[in-house]
Amino acid sequence: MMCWQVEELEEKLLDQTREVERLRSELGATDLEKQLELLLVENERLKQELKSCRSSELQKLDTAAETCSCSHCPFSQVRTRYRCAQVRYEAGVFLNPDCVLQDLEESRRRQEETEQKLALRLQECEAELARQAAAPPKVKYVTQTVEVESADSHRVLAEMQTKNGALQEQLSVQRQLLRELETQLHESQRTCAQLRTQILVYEGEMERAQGQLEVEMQNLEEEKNREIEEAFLRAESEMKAVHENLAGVRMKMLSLQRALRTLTNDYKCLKRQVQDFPFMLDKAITEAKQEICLVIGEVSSTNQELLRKYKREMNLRKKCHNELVRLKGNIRVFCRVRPVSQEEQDSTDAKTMLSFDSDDDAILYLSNKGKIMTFELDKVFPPQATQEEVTADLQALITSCIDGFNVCIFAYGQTGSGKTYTMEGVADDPGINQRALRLLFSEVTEKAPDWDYKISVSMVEIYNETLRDLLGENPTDKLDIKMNPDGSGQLYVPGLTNFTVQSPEDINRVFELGHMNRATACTNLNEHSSRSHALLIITVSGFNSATGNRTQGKLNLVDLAGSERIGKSGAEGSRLREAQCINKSLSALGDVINALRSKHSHVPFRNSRLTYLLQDSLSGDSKTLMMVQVSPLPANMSESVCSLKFAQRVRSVELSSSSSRRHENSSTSSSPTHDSVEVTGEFCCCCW
Ligand SMILES: Nc1ncnc2c1ncn2[C@@H]1O[C@H](COP(=O)(O)OP(=O)(O)OP(=O)(O)O)[C@@H](O)[C@H]1O
Repeated sequence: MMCWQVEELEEKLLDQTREVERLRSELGATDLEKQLELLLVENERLKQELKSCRSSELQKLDTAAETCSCSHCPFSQVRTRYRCAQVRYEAGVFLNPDCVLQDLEESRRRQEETEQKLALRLQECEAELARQAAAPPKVKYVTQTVEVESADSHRVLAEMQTKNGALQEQLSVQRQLLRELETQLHESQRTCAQLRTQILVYEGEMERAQGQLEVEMQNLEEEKNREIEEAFLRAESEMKAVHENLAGVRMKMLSLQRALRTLTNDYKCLKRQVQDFPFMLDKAITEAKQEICLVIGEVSSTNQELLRKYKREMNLRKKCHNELVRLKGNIRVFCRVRPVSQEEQDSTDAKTMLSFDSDDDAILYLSNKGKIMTFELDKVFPPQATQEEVTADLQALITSCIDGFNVCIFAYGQTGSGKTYTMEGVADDPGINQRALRLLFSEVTEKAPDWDYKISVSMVEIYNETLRDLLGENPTDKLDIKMNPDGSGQLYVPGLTNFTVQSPEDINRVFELGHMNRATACTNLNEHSSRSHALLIITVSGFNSATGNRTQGKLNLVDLAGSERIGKSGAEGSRLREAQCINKSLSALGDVINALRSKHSHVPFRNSRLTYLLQDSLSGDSKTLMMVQVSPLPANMSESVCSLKFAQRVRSVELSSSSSRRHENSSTSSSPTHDSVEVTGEFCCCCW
C-alpha cells in the first residue's frame, strides 16, 4: 500500500520537475524564478509528505511494538507485543493463541487506518492537481522581442543558467534523497510482506492450536464429567457408609452411656472401698497373721507326725525288703551264655551243646556225652540277650545300694566265656559297670532335693594275691586291708584312691584311667586280665536334710579271673603261681559262700584278699549276684559243666544276719589266714 503511494509522489515530483523545465523554457527569468520557487515550495511539501508517510510506516511498526499485556503470555513482562510475537514465532512456541489473534487484529486495524489516510491524501493531491490544471496560468505570456545579443540578456541568461545549474544540483540531491526514500520504502514493503507471511503462519498455528485446544477442552470436559460422576458415586457410597457408621456409633453411644453409668457407680463404690482399704488391710493382715500362725503350728505338728510316720515306714520298708531278700535268698545266680563268634563258627565245630527252655527262663540244658544235664538257676540269658536286657534284670539290685545295702555282683567263668564283656562291655555297648553308674545317677537325681547323695568310685585289681590301686598315682604299689580305726568294725584300704563322680563324663574318665593303669602294669593286658580279679567299688552316701537320716551302701562289681583248671595242664613257674593264687581266691570265695549257706559260726573271709576285701559286702543283709558265664562250644563243655555246678550250689546258700554270726573283724592283719581252706592245688567248683 505504501509503495504505490511513494511511487505516485515520486511521479508527481518528476512531473513538477518537468513542469519547471517547461516553464523555464516558456517564461522569462523572473517568472521562471517565481515559478521555480513555487515548485520548490511544492517540492518541499512533497518531501514533508513523504517524510510523514515514512514516519507513519515507522509508527505502524512502533504501534506493533507496544507492550504485550496478555496475562498468559510468558514474554509479556519483558517483550513488546511485536517482539513477543516475533520471538514466539521464531521459537515455535504458541502458548497463547488469544495473544496472537489480538496482535493480528490490531495489525489489520492499523493497516486499514493507514490505507484510509493515504487514500484521503491521494484524493487531496488529485484534487489539487486538477485545481492547478484548471486554473488559468499565472504566467503571462509576453511577446517581446528579445535582443539576444544584448549584454544584459547574456548576463541574465548566464545568471539564470547558473541558477538553473544550482537548481539542477538541488534536483539531483532531491533525486538522491528520493532514491534513498525509495530504498527505505522497499525495505518497509519487504518487512510488511514478512509480517504478512508471519501473520499467515500465525493464523495457521492459531487454527492448529485452536483445534488442539478444542480437542483438549473436549477431552477435559469429558474427563471432568466422568470425574464428577465418579466422585458423585463415591460420595454417595461414602455417605451411605457414614450413615451406617453413624447408626452404629449411635448404638454404641447408647451402650457406652449405660456402661459409663455403671462405671461411675463402680468408681464411686471403689472409691469408698479405697478409702476403707487401709483399715480393712490392717484388719486382714492381723487376721491373716493369726491364721498363718495357726496353720504353721498345725503344719509343724502334721510335719512331725509325717516325719515320724515316714521313719516308721522306712524301717518297715527295710524290714520288708530284708524279709523279701530272705525269702528269695540273698545270693542269686544268673547264667549268661555267650554267642559263638564268627571265627569260632569258621574254624571249629560250632555245634552248641546248650539248649534253653522256652517256658522257663531259669532252666538250661546241657548235652554231655549223650546225657542231658538240667541246671536250674535264677535266670539264664541266651546268647542273643543284650547288655541292656542283662542290666535291666539287675536294676533293683543295683539301686538297693542307694537305700544303704551292700551289693556284690561277680562275673564268674572260664577264660573267654564273656566275663569282661558282661562287666565292662565294649566302647559302643557298655556293660554292667557303666550302666550301673548311670542308673545310680538317674536314681539319686530323682530323689533330690530331699536326699543329697555322693557317689564315689575306686578301682582295684587283685593279682597273685596282691591288691593294687588302679586309680592311684602308683598303680604298681601294693595295698593293705585294715580294720577301720573309728571302731565301726568296718575294713578299709589305706591309701586307696576314691574319686567322687558327678556325671557320666566323670565315669568315662575314671574308666579310662583304670584301664590305662592296668595296661601299664603288665606286658599283655588280655592275658593279665584273665589272670587277675578286677573290682569296681562304688560307694553311695546319702543324707536327708528333712529327716536327718544318713545311708551308705556299697556296690562291688567284680570281674573274676578265669576259673579253668590250668594247673592240670602242667603249667609251671609264674603260670603255676598265678593258677594257685586264682584257685586260692576262688576256693576262698566258695568256702565263704558255703559257710554262709551252712550258717557256720565261722566264715573264712580272711582266706583270700578277695573275700577279705568284700567281707562287709558278703555278710549280713548284703546281696550277692553271681553271673556265671558259659561258653557254648563243645570244646569248653567240661569247664561249662564245672561252672554251672558251682552256680547251682551257690544258689542254695543264704546269707544269714550279721548279728547271728561271728565276723573275723577283730584282727587288723593284712594277711588272710588259711584257717578254713587248704590251698594245696587246683580249685574245682564241681568239687566244692
Ligand atoms: N554276650 C556277648 N556278645 C558278644 N560277644 C561276646 C559276648 N560275650 C563275650 N563275647 C566276646 O567273646 C570274647 C571273650 O569275651 P571276654 O574277654 O569278655 O571273656 P572273659 O571271660 O572276660 O575272658 P578273660 O577271662 O580272659 O578276661 C570277646 O571277644 C568278647 O567280645
